[in-house]
Amino acid sequence: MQVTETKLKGCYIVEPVKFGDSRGYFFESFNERTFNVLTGTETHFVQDNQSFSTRGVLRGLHAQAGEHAQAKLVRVLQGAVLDVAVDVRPGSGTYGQYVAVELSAENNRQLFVPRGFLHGFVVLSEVATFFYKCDNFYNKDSECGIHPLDQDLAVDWQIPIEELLLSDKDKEAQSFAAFTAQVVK
Ligand SMILES: Cc1cn([C@H]2C[C@H](O)[C@@H](COP(=O)(O)OP(=O)(O)O[C@H]3O[C@@H](C)C(=O)[C@@H](O)[C@H]3O)O2)c(=O)[nH]c1=O
Repeated sequence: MQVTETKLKGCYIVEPVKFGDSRGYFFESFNERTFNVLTGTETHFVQDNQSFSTRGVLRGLHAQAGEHAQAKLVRVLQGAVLDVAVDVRPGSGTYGQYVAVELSAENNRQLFVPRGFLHGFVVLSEVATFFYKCDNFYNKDSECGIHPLDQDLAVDWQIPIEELLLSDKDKEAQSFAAFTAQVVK
C-alpha cells in the first residue's frame, strides 16, 4: 500500500499494491495495521457502505457533526467518479479548501477523508458503484451538508451543471457561508 498526503493535512490518497498473473489480479483493498502505520492514525472502521449511481449523479457535500463525525476510506468498484473532500475543521489553515481526485475501477485509487471534512462525488462514467468504509456509525440526526454548487466553495465538478442529478436533500442544503457562521458561533 502506498499512502500520499494531499495538500490537506490528514487527507490521503491510498494506492494498493496490485499483483497480476495469468489468472487476473489480487490486491489487499484494506489492511488496518499497514494503513495505521503509514497514516499515523488509529483508524478503526465499523461500517461499510455501497451506492450505485448513473453519470452526472452528484452525492454531497456531506458530513456528520460532533461525536458522530466519520472518517471515510472511499473507492470505486465499477466506473469512475470525481471525489471531493473539503476541509471544514474549525481553525484549520486550509479551512474551506478542497481536493478533487479521480477514483476509478481502473486506477484502484482510494481517498481517506478524515473526520471534520465534507465529502461528495460526481459520477463521470455511465454508471458507478461506490464503496466506502466509515469509522463511526450512521446517525441520521447528525447529518449536515453544504450545497455542492456553492459559489464560495466553487468546486469544479467537471460535468456541466445541466447534467447533474442531486437528491432533494442536497438541492436544499445550506450555503458554505451559513455553515461557517454556525461553526464559529
Ligand atoms: C449514509 C447512510 C444512508 N442511509 C439511508 C438514508 C436514506 O434513506 C438512504 C439514502 O441516504 P442518502 O441520500 O443520505 O445517501 P447519499 O447521498 O449517498 O449519502 C452519502 O453521500 C456520500 C457523499 C457520503 O459521504 C456519505 O457519508 C453519505 O452522506 O440511505 C443509511 O441507512 N445509512 C447510511 O450510512
